[in-house]
Amino acid sequence: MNTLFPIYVKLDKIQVLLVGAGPIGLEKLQAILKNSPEANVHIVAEKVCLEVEILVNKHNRTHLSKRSFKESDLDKVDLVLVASNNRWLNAHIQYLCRTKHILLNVADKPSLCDFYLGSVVQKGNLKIGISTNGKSPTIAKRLKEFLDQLIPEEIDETLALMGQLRDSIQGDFHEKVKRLNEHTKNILENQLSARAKSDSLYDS
Ligand SMILES: C[C@@]1(CC(=O)O)c2cc3[nH]c(cc4nc(cc5[nH]c(cc(n2)[C@H]1CCC(=O)O)[C@@](C)(CC(=O)O)[C@@H]5CCC(=O)O)C(CC(=O)O)=C4CCC(=O)O)c(CCC(=O)O)c3CC(=O)O
Ligand SMILES: NC(=O)C1=CN([C@@H]2O[C@H](COP(=O)(O)OP(=O)(O)OC[C@H]3O[C@@H](n4cnc5c(N)ncnc54)[C@H](O)[C@@H]3O)[C@@H](O)[C@H]2O)C=CC1
Repeated sequence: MNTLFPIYVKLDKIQVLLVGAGPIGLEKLQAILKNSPEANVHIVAEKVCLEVEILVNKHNRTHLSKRSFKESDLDKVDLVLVASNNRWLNAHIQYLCRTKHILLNVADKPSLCDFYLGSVVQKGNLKIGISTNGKSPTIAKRLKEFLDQLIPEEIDETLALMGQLRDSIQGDFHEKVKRLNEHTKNILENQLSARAKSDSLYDS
């Protein structure tokens, strides 16, 4: 059983610290900015790869300190990601975060993590996070690719229309829920079968 609790976090409202800016630090920064371009991210690393510098220059709410980590880097920080090659540093940051009640992810070190990153399927406003409970990130990646192909792009239009409908329905809460449920009963089946039809036309 996977007992992890999934949440979707507003990174523009909190402060993130990323320690390490090698290839793995870059992957974490890309994951953050792809989902949340307005994320507040402070990156601390002794050595910084060029791609991280480029990303930092493109996003005005990210900034970089090219130096060693120090304890005060955790001041006013809500969430920490570590992508360092230094076992002592990883353990030290874990100790500090635990003491200060800051949530921590150490790349590829599940035993040090309070939370894991997931694989993410994104279609406009729709976002699906996938976790395999740390058993197989590769399967998470494959499932992401599968769902990305399966779910039609039109789902975003549907979400926009549903948003309008939701705002326009009057009546009490239960009546509203009932109408929204009726309206959406067959919506996915319809979209998927329309997609299957157009795919088979395309194939033949
Ligand atoms: C526990 C977790 C902690 C965390 O890092 O958050 C973790 C741990 C580890 N990953 C390892 C390896 C790989 N990780 C990936 C890919 C991803 N890993 C991600 C998350 C997580 N990885 C968390 C659990 C997520 C879950 O529950 O499913 C994804 C989803 C999100 C992200 O990281 O952005 C991202 C998908 C990107 C996408 O969607 O495209 C690939 C595949 C690839 O890159 O192609 C490989 C190589 C192949 C392999 O090993 O499977 C190793 C061994 C390291 C070693 O051998 O040294 C460990 C350590 C261990 O398991 O002990
Ligand atoms: N590169 C890979 O393919 C994989 C790497 N990993 C693990 O992920 C971690 C990071 O990997 P890479 O990015 O490749 O490593 P890297 O060695 O390229 O980068 C490490 C980063 O941590 C920084 N750092 C180290 N000590 C620091 C300190 N005291 N203060 C501030 N910054 C400090 C370095 O300056 C650098 O920016 C390692 O633990 C590695 O074992 C795991 C799986 C695959």
